[in-house]
Amino acid sequence: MSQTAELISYEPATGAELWRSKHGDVDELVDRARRAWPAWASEPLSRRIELVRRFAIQVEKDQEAFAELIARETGKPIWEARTEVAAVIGKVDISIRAYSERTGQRKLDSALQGSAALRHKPHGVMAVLGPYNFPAHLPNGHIIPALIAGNAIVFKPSEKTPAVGQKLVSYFAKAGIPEDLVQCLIGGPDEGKALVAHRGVDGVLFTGSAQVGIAINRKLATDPGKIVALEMGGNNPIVLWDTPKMEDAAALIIQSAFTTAGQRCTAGRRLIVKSSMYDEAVSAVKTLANRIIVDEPFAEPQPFMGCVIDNNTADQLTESFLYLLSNGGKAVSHMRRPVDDRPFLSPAIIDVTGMKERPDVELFGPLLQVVKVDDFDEAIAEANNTRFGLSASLIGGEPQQYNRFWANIRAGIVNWNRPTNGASSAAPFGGIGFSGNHRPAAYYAADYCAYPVTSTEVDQPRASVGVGFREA
Ligand SMILES: NC(=O)C1=CN([C@@H]2O[C@H](COP(=O)(O)OP(=O)(O)OC[C@H]3O[C@@H](n4cnc5c(N)ncnc54)[C@H](O)[C@@H]3O)[C@@H](O)[C@H]2O)C=CC1
Ligand SMILES: O=C(O)CCC(=O)N[C@@H](CCC(=O)O)C(=O)O
Repeated sequence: MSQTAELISYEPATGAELWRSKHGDVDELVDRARRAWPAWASEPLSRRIELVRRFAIQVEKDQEAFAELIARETGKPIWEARTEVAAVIGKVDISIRAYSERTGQRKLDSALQGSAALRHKPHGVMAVLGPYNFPAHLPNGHIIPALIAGNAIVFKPSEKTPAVGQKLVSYFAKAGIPEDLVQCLIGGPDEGKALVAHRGVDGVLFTGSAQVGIAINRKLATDPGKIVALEMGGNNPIVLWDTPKMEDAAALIIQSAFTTAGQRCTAGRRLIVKSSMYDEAVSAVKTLANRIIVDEPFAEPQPFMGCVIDNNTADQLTESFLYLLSNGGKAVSHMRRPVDDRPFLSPAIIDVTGMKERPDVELFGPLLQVVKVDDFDEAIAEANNTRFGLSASLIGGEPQQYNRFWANIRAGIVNWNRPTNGASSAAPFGGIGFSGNHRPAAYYAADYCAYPVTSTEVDQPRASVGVGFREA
């Protein structure tokens, strides 16, 4: 780790340099955060709420410029970047509600004289590590609940989207929140590792790949005092069963697999189809996929899909497609690179039914694998044939089949006739297995941002000794 080294961010869609800055100093930022948090934790909740509301106002004032920066740094279409900014703003009211519902204060029934209460305290300094696909909304989904609960935050954005991370943090300062309370640590995995292991950090709130999340979990195995929330990837199934509405079904499948160029943890990766409807289904999905416009973020007409995050990622996805193809997969729609030297990819579909062993990895891009099955039990077994467990959808089928699907699928999000993605911030959001460590985010983020404290309280000492004492 070198503090003099510079991090440079390039716009993936054009290759132009967007931003550069020196790497941050982990010790310095954590030290500042440690000194800042006791005063923040002692502020009344109403004051903390007032300041995070002011943050939302600052973002709202600058929403178009913020959306443009997100679109430039990620390559996602501007319409989609605007929805990310709306989610950043919407997070504030939802988190205020969640704090009072999940971790507020309650009086408890007490057999003792006096009163008993359940209250919550902040952990202290929280490290937030963010991914590149939602560089504002997802880290913000940790930062806002952590702030409301009274924590200080050191946020390390992805090294692929540092400009958005820095901008997000600037709105907290503009809102009048002390600068040392929410700081942005510029850097890559080295800074991430140092932050996670730092003695001055009380909790690690991570959104990113399973590989890194598991490494963090291992690293902190001997440090039980640190709270760790891991929001990781998925290898999410869509089961397509009997439906008279094939066009609608195809639209849901396309939305699941290819929104954000497939760079969503909740993207539908595996389409599991009843064999009797395979031809019709695959043809409908392929036809719609062929109509997807892939282009630069500000192009007109607006594209549905932008590029993936960088050339290296596009190369790896192309290699994964070729691997599937040369190991028994049959191409439905090939993965193409329409622009030389830029990470645009066409939506790819491949039938992997004939593969002897299907790799259970998250292919984080516009690549949908199709598996043909004969009966519903086989479909459920195939859907569960993964170490991940984030999101799953049944499209079509009867209510009894959905009941079986819901009961048997191992995932944190189970939908019927809805896409696998587009989860609501007003509900818990998390998965099992390689997708998370049972600390769901979104509405339940409040749970990991504060710990419960039970108190029995009487205004004067009042006690007398009982059995087992000699007369005075
Ligand atoms: N479950 C969820 O809520 C979501 C999960 N994701 C997942 O995120 C991934 C895509 O994002 P990426 O940026 O590629 O994730 P990543 O795992 O490569 O990086 C995430 C963050 O961890 C940092 N980091 C890397 N190595 C580290 C280490 N050894 N110790 C500490 N920090 C380290 C990175 O610098 C970055 O800030 C996908 O797997 C996707 O499924 C994305 C969005 C939502
Ligand atoms: O965190 C929240 O407030 C709700 C969850 C959410 O926004 N999920 C999105 C994006 C997450 C991703 O897939 O990267 C979704 O389910 O599409």
